[in-house]
Amino acid sequence: MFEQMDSWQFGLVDLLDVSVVAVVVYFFLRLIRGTRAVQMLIGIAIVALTYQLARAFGLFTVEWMFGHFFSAFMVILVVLFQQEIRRALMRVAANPLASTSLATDEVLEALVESAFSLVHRGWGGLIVIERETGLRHLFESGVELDAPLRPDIVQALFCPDAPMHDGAVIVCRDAHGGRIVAARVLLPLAQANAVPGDYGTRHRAAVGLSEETDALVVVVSEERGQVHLVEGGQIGAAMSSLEMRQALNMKLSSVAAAPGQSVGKA
Ligand SMILES: Nc1ncnc2c1ncn2[C@@H]1O[C@H](COP(=O)(O)OP(=O)(O)OP(=O)(O)O)[C@@H](O)[C@H]1O
Repeated sequence: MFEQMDSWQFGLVDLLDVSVVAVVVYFFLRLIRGTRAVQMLIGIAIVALTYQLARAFGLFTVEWMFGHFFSAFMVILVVLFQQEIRRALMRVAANPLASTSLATDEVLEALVESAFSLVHRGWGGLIVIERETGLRHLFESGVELDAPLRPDIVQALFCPDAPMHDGAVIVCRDAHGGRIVAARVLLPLAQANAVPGDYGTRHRAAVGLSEETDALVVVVSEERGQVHLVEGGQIGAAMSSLEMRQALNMKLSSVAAAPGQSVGKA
């Protein structure tokens, strides 16, 4: 087959080859930008440079030591970057045809009203808005539901006396807008150092999920009486109801940001 290819066809194949690599490198760098993976990558680059210098100067023991390090390189890479690899695969597996638009007036209103009604009552809450990445696997840790997204239902779920007030509520899109599909759901926790020290586990759980998926998380802080949006592993600034409505409108009508990437403060 290759003998029949003209030189211009080879040129096209090379171009395709280089383009695919460029796209993969671009998405990888976008994925790890601002994460601890950048430091690990720098560490690996320093080790690789030391190895090359040891070879060039004939430092046998150093070369032997680093040579063994690199022989297990693939395993080390997978262990170091397991979180980034998981995120990347989730992005690849996400359904690009799925509409991300949950930004109907009713849904925006219900989310804003729900969050601020919790603030007014001095209650905490965690509302996860599913986007392209499916969250069904999380339902097992909680209770599957099928309820309309309404402030009174959200209040009933997060009322401190209610049996299901712990954990998160998950909201999905459906033909009529948004529905609550699970409650009392446990989210994966982010590393303690990924969240400022004055935030507790509710915020860590929001950051943890948003690092792994493209979900948008509304956190209502019981202690501070504030509402924050968490996306791409970043906690946005505390918001007023108007700011929350505008931020939700923007984030839910546009294509979701890559997990692990800040899309600016809410
Ligand atoms: N892994 C988790 N997934 C979902 N929710 C969680 C998880 N861990 C803790 N929570 C929720 O967070 C609540 C405790 O929040 P905590 O006070 O520690 O956090 P916080 O970030 O300081 O929030 P707040 O400002 O509301 O006090 C728990 O009652 C529970 O509802």
